[in-house]
Amino acid sequence: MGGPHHVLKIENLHLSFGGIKALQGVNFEAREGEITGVIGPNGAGKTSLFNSISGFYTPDQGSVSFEGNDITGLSPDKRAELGLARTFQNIALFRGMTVLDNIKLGGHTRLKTGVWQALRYFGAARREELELRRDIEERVIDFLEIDHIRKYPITMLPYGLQKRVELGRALAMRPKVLLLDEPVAGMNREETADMARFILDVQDEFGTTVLLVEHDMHMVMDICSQIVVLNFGQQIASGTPAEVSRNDAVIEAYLGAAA
Ligand SMILES: Nc1ncnc2c1ncn2[C@@H]1O[C@H](COP(=O)(O)OP(=O)(O)OP(=O)(O)O)[C@@H](O)[C@H]1O
Repeated sequence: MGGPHHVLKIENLHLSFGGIKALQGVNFEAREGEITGVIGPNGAGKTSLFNSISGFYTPDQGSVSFEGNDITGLSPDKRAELGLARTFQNIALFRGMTVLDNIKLGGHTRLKTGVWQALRYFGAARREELELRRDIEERVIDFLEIDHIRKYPITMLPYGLQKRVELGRALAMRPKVLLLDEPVAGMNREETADMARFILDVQDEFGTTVLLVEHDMHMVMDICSQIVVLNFGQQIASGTPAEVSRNDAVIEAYLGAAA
């Protein structure tokens, strides 16, 4: 058997906004079942990269491949159907709805995929489909330890729990690749530690490949097996946490940003 294979491959990605070069040749591969982190100072291009991967931005050059297929031209919806789910930096839940209903919406997003179409085709389908969805919803709720708040509207929850529900909604889509946009931004220490543990456990529980963008360097170093570092749109380093943290260009970029 070879090593883990690549579910998501980013090749030579370029993106500019007018004169601003947000991405200038980004290249990396997210390995199956692993956690890859993208870091970089403010304005480095992390959000641009994320939006290019999830389909909200179209790159000027380069490609995004998912399971060996070029998906650079596909809409965000199509990518979601294929199994690419994301969370947002600013939580994008339906605030008036309950935790459970938000998680159900995640499951609904993938209804149109091949498996579901096939199921529906074979008649008995609807009930089976609902059972399968309920099953995954329950697994997600159980996994994230949010059973006690399933009937609560989002507005009643503290921030850390809202972020956890957002993770739940993405997981309910049964993604192959989960993109997390600053999953611990704005969290206190305890909330951060909880979230880090859930992200680590996602692989074991659901076998999901994770790609995350995050400012919290400690958290990224702790849980990622591979880290990609951007600075002014350029990829200045990639490697294990140990490799990246002793890389001169990385140290300089962060010292420069702090100065
Ligand atoms: N929609 C846009 N229109 C114009 N310029 C943009 C747009 N989005 C990003 N930029 C510019 O592209 C560059 C990269 O921004 P991006 O938001 O991708 O960086 P980032 O690493 O996510 O930053 P932060 O850590 O502050 O979120 C910046 O110079 C930014 O001002």
